[in-house]
Amino acid sequence: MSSQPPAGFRRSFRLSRRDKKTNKSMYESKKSEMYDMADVPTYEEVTPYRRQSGAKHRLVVLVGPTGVGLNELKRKLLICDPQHFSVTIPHTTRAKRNQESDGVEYHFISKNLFETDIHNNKFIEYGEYKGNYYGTSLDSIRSVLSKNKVCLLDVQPHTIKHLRTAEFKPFVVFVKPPTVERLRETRKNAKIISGKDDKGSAKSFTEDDFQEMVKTAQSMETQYGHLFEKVIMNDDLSAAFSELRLALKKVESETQWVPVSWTHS
Ligand SMILES: Nc1ncnc2c1ncn2[C@@H]1O[C@H](COP(=O)(O)OP(=O)(O)OP(=O)(O)O)[C@@H](O)[C@H]1O
Repeated sequence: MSSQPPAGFRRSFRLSRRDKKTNKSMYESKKSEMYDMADVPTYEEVTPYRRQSGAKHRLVVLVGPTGVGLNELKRKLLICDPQHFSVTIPHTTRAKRNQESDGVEYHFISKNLFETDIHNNKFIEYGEYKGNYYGTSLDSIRSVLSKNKVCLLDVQPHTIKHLRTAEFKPFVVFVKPPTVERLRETRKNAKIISGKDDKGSAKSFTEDDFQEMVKTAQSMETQYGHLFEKVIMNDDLSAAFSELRLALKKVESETQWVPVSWTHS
């Protein structure tokens, strides 16, 4: 098994994706040409879909560049309606700390079992940090959905295609940054975490972070824009949050177009 962390290191483990000294992403995705081909938009037959009451919710997938505010938006949704929204519990091979409980902060499993699960494609995204694996399993998504809750998941955009199934019917929201000028104004007091784990240190955004965020957002939109069902600009946080809430309400109550293949199972 390669010691290289995979491309799809889960965003919730975002802290580990930044090098503490350089603040650069440590786990850049390397994509083969074939992989890229799979991201090319192609014709897809769609059909109207409306969730029946009592049916599982569509999976809500949030994507956006590092630091754009995905966690903040998720946190606000969880706070405003904890009975309705939930997030997945990740797996890890790191040792459990005293105050932690298995199945609460993480599912703590052995390295052997984790590697078996990787082999059996149980993870939608996983990665390695300081010798420990961290990952998000498909079953952890299923577990949230089976409680009839809306599952909020943030992933790397190249993971979206693996989630586009009849089972998950993902509603993909792209959160994009405003201009660099507006980032400077709105993120004056904001902090980004630069280090994995609970000891990760928070630091202010730099000019480079803002430039990088805008640049990454542009390339994400170019490459994966056809997979985004909703684009929200996170300029003013409360406005972005309201827009997201409204979009999610509509997903639950109104008819949307989905690929025909999602309704044939
Ligand atoms: N619209 C906003 N205005 C001001 N500050 C914001 C806004 N949105 C997010 N922030 C702040 O920016 C910081 C980074 O946000 P957050 O941690 O949610 O980003 P993220 O997208 O989850 O980043 P990462 O990819 O690194 O996990 C936090 O301090 C957050 O409170």
